[in-house]
Amino acid sequence: MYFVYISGIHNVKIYTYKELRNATEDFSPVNKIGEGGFGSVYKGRLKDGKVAAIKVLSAESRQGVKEFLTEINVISEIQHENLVKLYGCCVEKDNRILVYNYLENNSLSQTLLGGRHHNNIYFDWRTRCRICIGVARGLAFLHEEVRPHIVHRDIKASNILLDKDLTPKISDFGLAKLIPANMTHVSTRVAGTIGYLAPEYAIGGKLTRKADIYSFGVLLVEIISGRCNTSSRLPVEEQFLLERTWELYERKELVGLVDVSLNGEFDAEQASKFLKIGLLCTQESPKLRPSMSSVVKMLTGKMDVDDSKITKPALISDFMDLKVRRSGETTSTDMKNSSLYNTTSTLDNHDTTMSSATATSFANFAVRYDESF
Ligand SMILES: Nc1ncnc2c1ncn2[C@@H]1O[C@H](COP(=O)(O)OP(=O)(O)OP(=O)(O)O)[C@@H](O)[C@H]1O
Repeated sequence: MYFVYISGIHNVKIYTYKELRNATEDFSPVNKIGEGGFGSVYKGRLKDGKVAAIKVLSAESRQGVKEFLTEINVISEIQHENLVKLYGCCVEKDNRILVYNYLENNSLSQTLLGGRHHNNIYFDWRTRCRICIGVARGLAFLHEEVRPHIVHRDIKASNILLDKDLTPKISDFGLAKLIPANMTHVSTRVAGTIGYLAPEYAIGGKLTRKADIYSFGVLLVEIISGRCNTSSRLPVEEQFLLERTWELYERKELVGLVDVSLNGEFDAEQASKFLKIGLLCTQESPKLRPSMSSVVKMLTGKMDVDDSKITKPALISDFMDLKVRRSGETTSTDMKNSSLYNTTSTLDNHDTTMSSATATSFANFAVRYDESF
């Protein structure tokens, strides 16, 4: 391990390919812990004894060494209790590998939302509140304290990792810029991501902090309810979490959404408040969504949640024509109103999947950085 000195780049740790190969036993499948849109992730022990998550970026991301290191330099300077720590990287030949602090308890999507058989972590009420507040703090930091501010673009349960104390850490921030412009990050679970996307971003390509705040709102409701934003296994009227939340809010029955696995052991007033914050964050008009620092204040009781301000969330189904075949095994969904959604996707009974044509058109839409809301 050594440090590189390219003008302006001073504190990036560079690992040799050999060290990372040794750490992962030649990138053995046994040590592979995940696969994402950016590439494969391996667990390995570094020479200094630290356990790391080693992310091998896919071959498409052949950025020049200098550009790559410039971005890495920016990311490695961003440190916060609720952000995954980047140790350094490897840039030998065509390899572009990122080395992160390894987090023992996997992601929220694999634990809290992954079903009981996936793990034996019990997320009690206090832990859930702590996780919501931690994620909010991490995102507020990226949005308001880092200069220039960072829009994460991909806030979702699989990007929230948990350490041994279940402290949440946001991963993958700053990575979007590492991928060349002609190769937009194609998530492996594009369809799973749809439910987190603010419509003005998904349909119009407008990327602002408000799009992250929408995704955070969806995540917040997922954490309290213990379910994914889209669950095709549930009865049709319950499949879309935000729709369900809005419906229960209008009936003044929000508490009915709280995860039944808590067996009633939760603070009902706080739960209802958190769900209302989720609704504030997912409102259709980006302007109405609160900033992340306000969200932190509301979650921690330092600011009141103004009920009268909540307007209907932007719902994905407003942009889709849901065609439900009750007799068959599948629910077919035609997406309309957008050139983005010009092919048909299929939601099956087990998982949400999408044709690769749709996934590609979805992932390749133009992104405009625009703070004009
Ligand atoms: N620092 C880490 N510590 C422990 N496990 C990690 C770490 N980083 C990634 N992982 C594991 O690797 C998996 C894949 O991560 P990655 O961020 O590449 O993709 P993703 O977020 O799951 O999907 P996508 O790329 O579609 O957003 C994660 O879900 C997690 O299980």
